[in-house]
Amino acid sequence: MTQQSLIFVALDYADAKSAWPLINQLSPEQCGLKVGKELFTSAGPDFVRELVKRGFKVFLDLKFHDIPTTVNKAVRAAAELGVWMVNVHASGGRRMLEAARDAVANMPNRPYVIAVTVLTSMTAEDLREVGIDTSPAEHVIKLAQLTKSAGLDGVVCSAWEAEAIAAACGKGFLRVTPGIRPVGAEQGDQRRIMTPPEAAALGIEVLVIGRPITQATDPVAALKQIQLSLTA
Ligand SMILES: O=c1ccn([C@@H]2O[C@H](COP(=O)(O)O)[C@@H](O)[C@H]2O)c(=O)[nH]1
Repeated sequence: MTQQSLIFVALDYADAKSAWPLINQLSPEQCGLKVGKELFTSAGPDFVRELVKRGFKVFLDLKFHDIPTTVNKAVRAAAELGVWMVNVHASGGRRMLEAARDAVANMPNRPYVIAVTVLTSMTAEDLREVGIDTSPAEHVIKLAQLTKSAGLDGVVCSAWEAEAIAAACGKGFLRVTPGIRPVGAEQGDQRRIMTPPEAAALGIEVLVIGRPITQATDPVAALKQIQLSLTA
């Protein structure tokens, strides 16, 4: 893992046909690609294999959350696609997290396995409604520590919690942060957001950016602008 933040473009498109025009203008040196539930459901595993074949680091963001055996098999199936990173929900609990870890333990070139803490779209009020009375920050740290102790490689969190996670879980524990918004970009459904330069200044390993790039008039120019802002 380099010191500089890696950018993963969230390919939140309806289907492969809509995603290819952007992918065809990108190179594996420039960014990684995140494939989420919408695109995976419509484009399937062959699409992911093709991205891997083209040399892209692929983050398969399917956020598995199920009983341990099911998650173990799903993580293994994802890993066999050759992806760089796969994820589960930390709130599935220790045995589920360990099952995810064990799924790839003996694989050569295994993917990183990370866990979602508190979705970046959620506020303290959202948490209260699902029975969690602590702040997002406190709950994120609790889930990050659980994830670390279960032997996973890192977490999905918001950039707001990144420093506290480094303090609680140590260096080398990956922080993957969606909810990244350049100044002036629409917030949309995200709630715990930060600008790319602010997030990069915190040393966050992976910045996930979707709509500010994919919905720009010129997505490649938008990506380049963001990359430039990290070095300015
Ligand atoms: O807590 C989370 C976990 C995952 N995501 C995913 O990241 C991207 C963000 O896209 P934007 O368009 O930049 O908001 C999207 O695919 C989410 O499913 C997240 O946002 N928050």
